[in-house]
Amino acid sequence: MELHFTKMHGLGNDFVVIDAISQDIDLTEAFVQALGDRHFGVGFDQLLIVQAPTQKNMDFKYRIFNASGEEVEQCGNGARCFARFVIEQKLTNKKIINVETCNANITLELTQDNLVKVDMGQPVFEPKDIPFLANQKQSSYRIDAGEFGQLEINAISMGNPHCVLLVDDVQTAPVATLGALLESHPDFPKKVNVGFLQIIDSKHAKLRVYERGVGETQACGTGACAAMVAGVMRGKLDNEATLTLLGGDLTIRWQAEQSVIMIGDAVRVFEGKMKWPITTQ
Ligand SMILES: N[C@@H](CCC[C@H](N)C(=O)O)C(=O)O
Repeated sequence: MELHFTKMHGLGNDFVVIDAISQDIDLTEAFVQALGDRHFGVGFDQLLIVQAPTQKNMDFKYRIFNASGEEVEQCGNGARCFARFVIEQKLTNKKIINVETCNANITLELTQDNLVKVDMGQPVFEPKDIPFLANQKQSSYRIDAGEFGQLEINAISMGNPHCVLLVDDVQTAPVATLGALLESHPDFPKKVNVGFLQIIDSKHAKLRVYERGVGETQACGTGACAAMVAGVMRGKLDNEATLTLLGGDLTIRWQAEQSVIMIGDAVRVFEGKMKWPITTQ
């Protein structure tokens, strides 16, 4: 079988995008892991699957898989690439594209300066819906991080779970070690994405993210949305701010009781086709 795919990235968070409306694929964990292998496959942080919608008034269904193979609920950088993909492949001629994910609906739109604007929906704070183990909802929590001591964190869902902590300097933050420890912290039963947020001023912050199921990536869109929400809730960020990630900048807007709006770039790198299953001969 020949598999057609597109390699894309949003600020260096990289994706393989597959049109599964015109191609039949068997989305097993083994398939995702083999395609995601950077040495023996194509390689990506996430695999994005374009499907026909299942709900009325929706234009597409969008499925997301981490490189580790498991399906996840949301991906912000992926959402922008999804918009660029369906427009450039002429799968739609709509200006505003409504997309269903496994647990939410999001709206995508090209801006006049050729960036992509995404309405990511409202952040979720209810512990059981994140999921996060806590007796009651609080604006921030203290958790035990072993050798790193007690840490103050924000626990937020943007459809997928995020833990955000403030650091003095992202460059020296222990992203690999503390990120891995918190990713599998028992208080986050479905694991968690971990954001290290450094406030520069009320309109600008730096962020590094250790992603669940991947490790540190160049950027994480939902991580930037969750960090923005945490920064506003802690009184450190205005309602619009620039978040600088390793791979570039995102503009994020949020105020209480409202959707999070994210604006940033989405880039097609190349088109490819490969024989499937992968053989070594
Ligand atoms: N890179 C993403 C998030 C992808 C999913 C995440 N690793 C998870 O497991 O929830 C983004 O841009 O939001």
